[in-house]
Amino acid sequence: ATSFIRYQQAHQLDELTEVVLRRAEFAVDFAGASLGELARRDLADCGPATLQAIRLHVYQRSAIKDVRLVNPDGSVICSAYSETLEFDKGWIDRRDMLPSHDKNLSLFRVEQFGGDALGVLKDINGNAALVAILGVNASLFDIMPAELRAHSEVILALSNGEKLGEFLLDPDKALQAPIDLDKNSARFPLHATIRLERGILSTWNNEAYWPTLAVAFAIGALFGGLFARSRRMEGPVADLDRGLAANEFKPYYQPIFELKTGRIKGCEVLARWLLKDGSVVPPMNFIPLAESSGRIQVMTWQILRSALSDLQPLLKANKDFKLSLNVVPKHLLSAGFIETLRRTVMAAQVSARQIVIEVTERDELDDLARAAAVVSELRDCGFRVAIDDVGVGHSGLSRLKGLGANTIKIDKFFVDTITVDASTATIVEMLVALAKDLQMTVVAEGIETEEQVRALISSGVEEGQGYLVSAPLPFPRFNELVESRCLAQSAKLPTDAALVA
Ligand SMILES: Nc1nc2c(ncn2[C@@H]2O[C@@H]3COP(=O)(O)O[C@H]4[C@@H](O)[C@H](n5cnc6c(=O)[nH]c(N)nc65)O[C@@H]4COP(=O)(O)O[C@H]3[C@H]2O)c(=O)[nH]1
Repeated sequence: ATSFIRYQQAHQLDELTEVVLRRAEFAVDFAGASLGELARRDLADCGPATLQAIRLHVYQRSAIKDVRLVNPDGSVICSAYSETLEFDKGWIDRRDMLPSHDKNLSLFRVEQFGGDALGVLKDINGNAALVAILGVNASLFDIMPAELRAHSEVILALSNGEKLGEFLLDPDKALQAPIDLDKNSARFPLHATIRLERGILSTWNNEAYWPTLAVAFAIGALFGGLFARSRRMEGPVADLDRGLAANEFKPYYQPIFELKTGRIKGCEVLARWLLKDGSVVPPMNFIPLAESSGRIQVMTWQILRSALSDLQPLLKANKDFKLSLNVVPKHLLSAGFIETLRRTVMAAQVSARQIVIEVTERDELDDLARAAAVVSELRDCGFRVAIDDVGVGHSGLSRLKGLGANTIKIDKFFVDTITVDASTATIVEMLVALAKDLQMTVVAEGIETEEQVRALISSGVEEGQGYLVSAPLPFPRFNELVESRCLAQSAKLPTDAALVA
């Protein structure tokens, strides 16, 4: 704001200096024109009639104080008002007069008692010239605005520095820490100066200070915002956004199989971030950030759409095949979740009964009543709901019961220990009993060995997933796996669970 106001002040002072010059140039033009007119009237001698005519001419033009006829060397022959010659303190030689762009006009200072004047000489013929004597002080007194007048001085001088006139309200009072603004005339050897006390600038024309400060503040805030945004564009969230825009989040598929037969009954969709350099980022490196930055919803819908488009033929051909999708609790409970899910699944022409929404039990489902209502509505629409990572989460068995899901997924932790720890087998049996009681199915996660399969079967678990059959696979490889299993089954080949990846 201060800079802006200083800029405006400098601009105004520059214009005032320009006015000083323009007035002086105008006076010189006027003098030149007047002398030209006298020359045309052949008033170039010192006869009484001529002087009378010139006096009338001068009288009619208040800016001109006197007109004198001079020799080519500049010395005075006569003056319209001869008595004014007594006021002269000096008269310079023609050679010291300053030429101007108009070759016929020369300018010089006329030193007089009571104040200097500007002399304008115009050649009229080879024998004589005319000089108009102009008082310039009268053109300077009203230049400065009233509030600056007591703190400033206006000076008009010749380009050689000789002062022609000045306005200073109180000549006895020196200006405090003055600054000068100078300007030269392009047409005449004239120089204008405005001299001003520096301190007065802090109060002059400051009305715009607060509005300008507000505008400066707003612009600052705008640039601050843009800067912060550009910084955000460089962070990990910006990377997520770029990945989402470039559709880099892809579904991988892990088969869910029947433990006794190895038959693939469905799959879990697991997100992977496929970077341009070919590297694959695992979900734990981006799902938490996607969740905390609010990008998880867009990401989930992007992955579901891709999965539906990949699996649509398989889902249509095999109505028992199920697709399981991970959904974070916050997303599940958000407004419009079920509606968007329905529209997305319908658009893919897939039956809702083939879609399983997996909600992790790791994060507490704070509002159990609301979660149960959403689960119930999902089930009314035909969708199935699974509770993921059961056994390691926050909820007790009573909360599991209250949620009303179709499936519980037993965490890998139990599968890892079921063959080595008898108490694990007991917990798994309890979970299976509870699930049966609630008409829920059970899927065991992270099965890596045949031994684990046998232990799970004897605890009553019917379905599972794990590296024993396959790690999560990109669609083409998953499709190959499913097709090869189907072929094997139709040929009644043994369907031993075999590590695929
Ligand atoms: N060591 C071992 N691991 C096995 C075995 N079988 C399966 N797994 C891994 O266990 C995880 C099972 O998924 P989850 O419990 O839903 O756990 C998932 C899920 O909570 C989350 N996640 C993955 N994709 C998505 C998604 O699209 N949306 C959301 N909200 N979460 C997702 O990230 C978690 C980790 O996913 P992944 O890294 O793919 O890890 C997967 C899978 O690759 C096995 O035999 N051995």
